[in-house]
Amino acid sequence: MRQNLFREVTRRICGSLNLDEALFDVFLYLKEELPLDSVMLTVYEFEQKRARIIAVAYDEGGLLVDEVFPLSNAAWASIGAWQKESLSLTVPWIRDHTHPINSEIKKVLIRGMTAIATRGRTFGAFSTITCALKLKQQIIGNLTFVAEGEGHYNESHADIISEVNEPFAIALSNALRFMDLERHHKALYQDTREMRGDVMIGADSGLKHVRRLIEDVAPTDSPVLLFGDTGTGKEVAAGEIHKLSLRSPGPMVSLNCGAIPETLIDSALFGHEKGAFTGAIETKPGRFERAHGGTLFLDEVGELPAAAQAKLLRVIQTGEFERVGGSKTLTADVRIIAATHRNLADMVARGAFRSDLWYRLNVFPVRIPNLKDRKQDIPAMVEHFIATKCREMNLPTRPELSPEALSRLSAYDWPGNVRELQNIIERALIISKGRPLTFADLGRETPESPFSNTSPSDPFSTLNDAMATHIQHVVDHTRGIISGPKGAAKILGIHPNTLRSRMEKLGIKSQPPAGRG
Ligand SMILES: Nc1ncnc2c1ncn2[C@@H]1O[C@H](COP(=O)(O)OP(=O)(O)OP(=O)(O)O)[C@@H](O)[C@H]1O
Repeated sequence: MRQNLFREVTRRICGSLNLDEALFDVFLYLKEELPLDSVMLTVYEFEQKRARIIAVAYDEGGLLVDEVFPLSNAAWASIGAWQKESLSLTVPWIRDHTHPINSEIKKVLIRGMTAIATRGRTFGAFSTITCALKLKQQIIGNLTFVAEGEGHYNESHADIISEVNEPFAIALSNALRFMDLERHHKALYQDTREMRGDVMIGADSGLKHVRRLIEDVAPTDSPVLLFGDTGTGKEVAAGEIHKLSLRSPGPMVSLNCGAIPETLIDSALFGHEKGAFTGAIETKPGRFERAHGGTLFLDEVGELPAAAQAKLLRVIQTGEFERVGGSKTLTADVRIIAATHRNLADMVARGAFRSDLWYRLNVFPVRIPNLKDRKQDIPAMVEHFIATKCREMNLPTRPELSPEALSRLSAYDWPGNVRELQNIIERALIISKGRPLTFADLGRETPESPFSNTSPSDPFSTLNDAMATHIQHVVDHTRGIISGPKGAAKILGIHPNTLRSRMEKLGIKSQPPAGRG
């Protein structure tokens, strides 16, 4: 009988990484063995004199709480003494509701119940029994059983709680590590986003209308269809929707439907079983499985072949799918954001895209305007891309913009939209070598001669650009020396002061000369 208790508790509490589910499962079982209205896992944080409630289960279900609450001095005094004692000896602690620690526990129980229970329930008098959970002589946390009414627990219940100590300790230790990892992962993800400069520039100006639509739709679970030409920022907009949604703690997974060979689309979306096809050396989850609890961004959805369109429609309708080569039906809770630069309505009219899928995806359409129609965003974008690219490229200094740079960038039509702007800036940074960015050849650059600011003989440079480039060459040649017989002014045939003021006007910085000069 007791053997069975240990086995059953181990199976249930270690059966799922979701501690709330596992705790509820074990609660239902233990309820048959002893008086039980709630079970609770806590950790006492000694330095801060507070308790961290990890999870609670009641008749209504399990709840992952992970919240700390300070303990009164009276409660802390008895906890401290008991925990010290528990280090050497496992002594389950039987208390009634009048004990100082239990008045704190009661608050947590009621808060938890309000969060989870549909029917209003209050705890009047209650009894508790608590056991320190130990692994390798270390206290991992505490397990508390709670029963409504006074004097429910006795020595026989102390035996039960001691017996199930180990499986609970293992489960709690795993859950704590898992929670730490999750926290670490989230912080890392946030840092990476910030490092990559993953933000939507223009949300307060050229993309104000888009931003408003995003804010409206983000908290709902509705599918969103993003339209816009290539490089306008559809994926950035999808990221914003995910960030502002209730799914933001979950993953955001992307698939560019146009970049995957037709034969691999099913596997990319739904995953495959080991051996399903040549090259399937191991079972691999697809994007739907990976996006469970989060958002799936389907870029270039108009490129999906007809068979994949039918399968996608089925998942959207039923939430069910099978891996390639698998027979088990899987489910995923996923919000879909799709994007296209094509005219999908036209494709539907021509029969190139399923109308039923189109209606499912086109619940909330958002159009991202071309960059040429929101040129007011260009200065902020230029600032942003220079900063992020300098960081990515590990450039020691951040070059200035030449006086004409912004007007040139604003006069251009940007057929490749924001992506083109980003690329132009990256290329300018590579060839500028710290000199001001002029963008003199914008729209005319070829792979052989990308920008004019390196070529003094470029026939299309303005006089100022040609002068800036030439002065820079000479100043580089003299290693920053301006005056004197070996100075740049002498070579250029002008007075050093004239050269200095011209350099200032053209935004040319000279490196400090090596040694004296
Ligand atoms: N508003 C914006 N703020 C900051 N960066 C942006 C913005 N819009 C686009 N970008 C950047 O421009 C590049 C292209 O954006 P994105 O991939 O979102 O465009 P897209 O419309 O999805 O392109 P495609 O249709 O070719 O897939 C990305 O590197 C993105 O970070």
